[in-house]
Amino acid sequence: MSFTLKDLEGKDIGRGIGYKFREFEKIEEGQTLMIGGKEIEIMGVISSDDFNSGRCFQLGRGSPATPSFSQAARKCFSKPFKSVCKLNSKENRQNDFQSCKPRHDPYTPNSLVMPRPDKNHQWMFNKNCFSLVDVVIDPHLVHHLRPHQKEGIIFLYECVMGMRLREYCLLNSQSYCLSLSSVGIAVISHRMNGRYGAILADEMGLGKTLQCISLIWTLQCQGPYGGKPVIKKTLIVTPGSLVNNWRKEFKKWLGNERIKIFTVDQDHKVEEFIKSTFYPVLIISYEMFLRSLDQIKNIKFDLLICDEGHRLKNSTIKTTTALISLSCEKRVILTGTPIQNDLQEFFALIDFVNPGILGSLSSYRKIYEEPIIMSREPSSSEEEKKLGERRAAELTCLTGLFILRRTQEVINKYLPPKIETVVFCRPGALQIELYQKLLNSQAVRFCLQGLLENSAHLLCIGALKKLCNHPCLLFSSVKDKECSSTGDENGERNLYQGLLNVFPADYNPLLFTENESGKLQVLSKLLAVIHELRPTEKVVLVSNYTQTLNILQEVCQRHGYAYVRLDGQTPISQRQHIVDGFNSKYSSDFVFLLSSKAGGIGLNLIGGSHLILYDIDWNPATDIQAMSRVWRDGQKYPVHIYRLLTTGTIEEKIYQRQISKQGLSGTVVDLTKASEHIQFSVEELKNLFTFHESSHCVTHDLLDCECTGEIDHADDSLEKSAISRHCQLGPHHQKSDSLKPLSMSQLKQWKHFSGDNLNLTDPFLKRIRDNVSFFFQNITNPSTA
Ligand SMILES: Nc1ncnc2c1ncn2[C@@H]1O[C@H](COP(=O)(O)OP(=O)(O)OP(=O)(O)O)[C@@H](O)[C@H]1O
Ligand SMILES: [Mg+2]
Repeated sequence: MSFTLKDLEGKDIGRGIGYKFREFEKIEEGQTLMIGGKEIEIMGVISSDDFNSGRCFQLGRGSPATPSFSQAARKCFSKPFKSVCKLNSKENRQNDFQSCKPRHDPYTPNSLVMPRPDKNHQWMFNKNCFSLVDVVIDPHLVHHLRPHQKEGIIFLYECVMGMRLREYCLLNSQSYCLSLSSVGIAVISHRMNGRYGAILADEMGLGKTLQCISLIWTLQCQGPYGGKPVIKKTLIVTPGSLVNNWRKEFKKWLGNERIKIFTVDQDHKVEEFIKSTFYPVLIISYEMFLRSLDQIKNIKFDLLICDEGHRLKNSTIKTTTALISLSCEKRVILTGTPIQNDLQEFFALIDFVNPGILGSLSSYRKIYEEPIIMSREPSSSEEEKKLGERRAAELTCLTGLFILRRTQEVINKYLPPKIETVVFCRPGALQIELYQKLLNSQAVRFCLQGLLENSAHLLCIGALKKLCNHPCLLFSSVKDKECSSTGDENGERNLYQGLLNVFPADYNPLLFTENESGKLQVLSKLLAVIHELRPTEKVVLVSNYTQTLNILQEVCQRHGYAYVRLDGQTPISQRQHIVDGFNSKYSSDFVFLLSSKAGGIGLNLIGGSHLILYDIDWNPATDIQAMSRVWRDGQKYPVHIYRLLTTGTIEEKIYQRQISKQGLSGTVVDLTKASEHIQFSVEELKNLFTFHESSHCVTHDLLDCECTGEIDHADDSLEKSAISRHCQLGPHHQKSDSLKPLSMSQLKQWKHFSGDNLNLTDPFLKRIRDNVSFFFQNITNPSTA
């Protein structure tokens, strides 16, 4: 028989072999034995469930309990409620709650009352025995709140009040009572006490801002003990482009009079906030926060909210360390991006909101990360699989107490239908010729033989993507290279060689034509038909490249469409103004040109009801995030989303990668992973660098669907349910997480048809069909039409 001795951080600290089974048959408390040269005293027996879940290690996490704390905690458990205001009988409780009046009536119908603190909470936090008062959300807000938002507010309230983790601790302490001394129990409660953090990870557009505003406004004016406000000052840190959005949301939900908020910008510095006693809320961008850290450090904030907080997943970056250095304990991260994909980043976010709750990074690795990763290896044993699953379940259970994520489905019923169409555009003649030339270049051939250095394939991919957007973009790169005499540029020379000859001799990229690019032709027709048939509706046009946006802008100019533009260069101070202008029903803007990566995160562009994704990103999250800008609360019209892809080219491959298993490994995706980090095998590169000139749609070819795309459609009007598909080969419609990337099998259930389909009735698709080889279409929420 053998033994492994582990410390409370999960590390192996000794091994012993050759023991006799009967020596351990009756192991009991107080017994001593030697393992790995260490004398061990048995303090208690841990159940296999507690070991497998990893819960037994939670005892040892964090800093050791200080003597004074242990005493306090022991006292807490031995004489729990002695100093608590008398709350034993029901009447007393009622009376106590009534002796100090709540700010709003908790007994009116539809009132939203926060959970009352239990006796332990009172013992810890109501030392002065103030009377207990119901905390009631302002009816002015409740009136607007969706059901999921009400739940979200209660969740946030419980977290920042330190109620949720205490409950967990108390529940679990019961089982530990059997095996551990009271000091042990004190340690757990110590670890769970003093944690006031939360992560609100609702999908995009679910109104995380309103939930936080409700929380702030409530804690600012109320509290359960004597009605004393729980917080005085709140700090909201957010990406620059959203600072003014926060201000607007405060105004939208609370008006100008209830609460004064201070937003930091060029003209309003942190000093002003410090000098004034007027403002309980400070809103600042991450960049400005870093710059003003010295001043901000001196302010005592009681609540910290980090919007789009997935950026804090790296605990070594400056912003994270600076935020950690603030003494504020009540910390809330808001993020619409899934966060569980990378266990280390997950740790960083958890450790930010509830420092130490998972112990040190090294113990976290031992207890959770290693077993979980190990269990996912194909070669893992049954036992390893089981242990990994149990540890993962326990991690989810513990962190689930302070992470809340709801999916888009909870607000679907308030939203209009969404008609999403993937449009496979035939490339133009010049594009085809250039595409083949690029694939035959020395650079691509070297890449496929693995002969070029690491990043050479990125250059080739970049050139192909540019070409798909418009040949003039490639022309400009080739020309630029020709003019610059410097550099290694070997790769580039090998790639661009002979390309100029393919362009007409007098080619001028500034005078580009639309029919040189399949996608641009489709775009131009699409804009025209929307303008004609839906003159009051507007379009959000998205690209990830500034140069491409320049072309799209030029198209707007040529056709006389009024447009606005927001990209990485747009000064932060102007961004909200541009967004408001576009969303206003009085604006005459027809197109919103958006660089999604550079400035789109978190924006509300509900003024637009058509969204066209002109190019595709490796990371599905980037595209999903862009598509979520228009289909959100407040949208009045049915939403049309068009994704343009060039048939047979690398764009299709990227799309396939987005929806294939490979792209989905780990099931969640991360907005910040750039394509530079994607590794390709030679096999994959071969696939990427193949041009399927004669295919109508390579993606459809891959689905093993037997239809030719030309089947007679009985009816493909928008009202028709998404379930009525024409090549229904896959499993029946699956209920899906609407913001997760599609899988191949889900795509198969989308309605699909070729551009030659004779029964095409959709007026928008009809107009572009000549340039389109294939369509995939899906309608979400058809019933609300
Ligand atoms: N209860 C509600 N009734 C009407 N509109 C609402 C409600 N809640 C939120 N909204 C509106 O919905 C839009 C989206 O809200 P918000 O910007 O807070 O989303 P989010 O969850 O932060 O999304 P993202 O992750 O994209 O930032 C806003 O225009 C907001 O005013
Ligand atoms: Mg937001």
